[in-house]
Amino acid sequence: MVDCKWHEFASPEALAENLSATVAEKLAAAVKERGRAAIAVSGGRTPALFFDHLSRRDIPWDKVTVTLVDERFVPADSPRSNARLVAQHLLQNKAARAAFVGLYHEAESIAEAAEKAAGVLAEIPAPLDVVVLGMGNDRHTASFFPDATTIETLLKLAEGPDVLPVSSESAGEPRLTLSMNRIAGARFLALHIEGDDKRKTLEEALAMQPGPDAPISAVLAGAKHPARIFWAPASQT
Ligand SMILES: O=C1O[C@H](COP(=O)(O)O)[C@@H](O)[C@H](O)[C@H]1O
Repeated sequence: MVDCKWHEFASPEALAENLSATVAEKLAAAVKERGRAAIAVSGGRTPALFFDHLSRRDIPWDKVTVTLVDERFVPADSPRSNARLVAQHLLQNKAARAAFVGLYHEAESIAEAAEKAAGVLAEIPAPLDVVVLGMGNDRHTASFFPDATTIETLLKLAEGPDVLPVSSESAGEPRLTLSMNRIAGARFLALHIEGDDKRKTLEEALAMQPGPDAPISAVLAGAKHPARIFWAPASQT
């Protein structure tokens, strides 16, 4: 049985308000205790409103590093770039003072890009203070896709590089993902999902054996501190 706590909200707006307050509090506490804070966030469509809210929170952003849970192997000006989403919605307002460390690097191959990203990520102290995950309806989280050629390895909690290359037919393009170790080791791990379809997907995944067919369950089961799930119905607009 995976140990996690559900937080349900009446709307995406109410969820964004609460999740941004919770995350801001964790980041501010980390700065107070250790002088710096680091957060890894997800891409896709879901987090934009949460990012807008978080960007307006009054915390010492100049002491915060923002990075990504995963990235598509596309440059930052691509509409598919998770870094672009973060630049447009999170690194704005008060959060414009935060440092950003992306995962995409120009390289001949995805393996070389991952190696470059891992070198930069290694400079962010472990554990990360906050990780906010998303999830797809195929039960992937970060870029741990069930059909990734290396999914068994990706889901291992073993020591290794902080960023790994991912090849998955369903993913659309090659990917870069933070390691299981970095994600599951976070001091505060949240999963942000919206809509009845994602809720059903998650409930089904949690009833499955954590592993390649249900990467989200594997991550939640491996979490050092029980993950918190933030859910709201899908937006009406
Ligand atoms: O491909 C990705 O998808 C998931 C879920 O995205 P959403 O659009 O359904 O919210 C996301 O968590 C991940 O970071 C992203 O790269």
